Amino acid sequence: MNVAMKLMDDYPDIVKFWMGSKLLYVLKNPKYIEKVISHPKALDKDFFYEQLAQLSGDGLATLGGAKWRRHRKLINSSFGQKALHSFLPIMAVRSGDLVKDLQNTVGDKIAPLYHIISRYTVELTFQTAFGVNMNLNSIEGKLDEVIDKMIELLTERILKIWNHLDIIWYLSGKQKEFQYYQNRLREVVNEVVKRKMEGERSKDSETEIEVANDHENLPRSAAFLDSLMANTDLDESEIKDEVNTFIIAATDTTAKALTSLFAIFGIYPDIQEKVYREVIEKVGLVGDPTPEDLSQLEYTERVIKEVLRLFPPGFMISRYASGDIDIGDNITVPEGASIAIPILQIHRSGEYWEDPLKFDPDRFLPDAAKRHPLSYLGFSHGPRNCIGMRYAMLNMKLAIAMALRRLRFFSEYKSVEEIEISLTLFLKMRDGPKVWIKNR
Ligand code: HEM
Repeated sequence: MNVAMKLMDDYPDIVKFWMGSKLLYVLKNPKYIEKVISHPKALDKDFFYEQLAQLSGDGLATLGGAKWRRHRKLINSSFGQKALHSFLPIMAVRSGDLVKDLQNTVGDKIAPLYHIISRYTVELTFQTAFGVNMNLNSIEGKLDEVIDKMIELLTERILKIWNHLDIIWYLSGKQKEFQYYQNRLREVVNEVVKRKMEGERSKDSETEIEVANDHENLPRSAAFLDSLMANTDLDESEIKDEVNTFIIAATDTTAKALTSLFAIFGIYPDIQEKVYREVIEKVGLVGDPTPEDLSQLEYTERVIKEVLRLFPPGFMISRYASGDIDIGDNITVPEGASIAIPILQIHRSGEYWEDPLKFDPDRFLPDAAKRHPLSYLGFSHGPRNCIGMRYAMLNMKLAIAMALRRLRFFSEYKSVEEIEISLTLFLKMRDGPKVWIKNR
């Protein structure tokens, strides 16, 4: 494991330190996190998110105060059950394509799993959340690479303290490089919003983005972008920032989670077989899974949760205290301080999880040993939890069901302990998932 993580493992429940002029509290104990996570004075994001906004735009994930509340209320309705189920036919077609792409790599060699999956999540997000198609051979089709590069550069800026000085960052040429990728991402965002505003097909367009659903014989889905645009409260730049935010929040997180899932299947063939058997029993060998089928995949859901416990893509979150916050035990986090919640540390802590590195999906059985509800934060918790949680779960269950019906996954890793992780903006496996694939 990464050295910084090892050090943090030995941290007590609360660590308080100054980072330059900023006071930071790191809270590890769920009883303190419970006091903070839904507190009205801890709903704003702190200075780390100012950096993140360079990547994601000023959207839901980085906004604070009244603006965040307004956007969250508006967007919430687009992620209700009805809207999600309307995405399912598109998800089924695209996950079928994902399986074909995976089948093309079948053999004894390590498959480029993350690359294939991240293209899938980018394409799916465009089709479902935005209601537009994108051509995977166009520049925009390489969006996964653009995002990857931006995350890498941003992590370098945040984690290496000397890069906080603008002069060093600019002189190193990294800002220029970051701006190049930022412009490419903005071009895509602008084009998506333009096409939606025109509401027309654009088969000949240079950027090869077209309004979806006209193009394919799929039922109309309630794209979240449609509801944003129907709302006259939001101006064009706010809409663009939300599109940018959803590209970042929806694609790489899910791609990293699915990649970890398939690696875990490779390590634990018995768990893979148990999921396969559940899929065959509840979904069947052919045909598109229905929402009801997917809701019956209970063991699969526990496996996903256990993967997100050990490999949470969002491994750390933080908040800004906009007033004094009493967290119990006579401790007050003062106004102006930042509060960091090290999700990975909590998920892998022996204080809150028995035998924490053991992969055991049954920890999530309803009658499993009692644990603090905030010892699991895969999608965070409270009013600022992940708005895409149900979308992500639906998508992951579907992708797993479609893939396991045809394929078997194998991994060079033998245990969770063996997997080195790397903490950029999102958690990933340092040397890749080391997975190869065979037909069933
Ligand atoms: C496995 C996949 C995913 C994981 C593990 C994940 C995890 C998280 C976590 C931990 C947060 C809290 C971040 C923070 O407080 O800083 C979050 C927030 C968020 N997520 Fe996700 N996410 C996933 C997929 C998605 C998807 C598919 C979408 C959109 C369709 C999405 C949209 C968002 C947004 C917009 C926020 C900010 C919410 C707010 O601050 O009000 N996420 N996610």
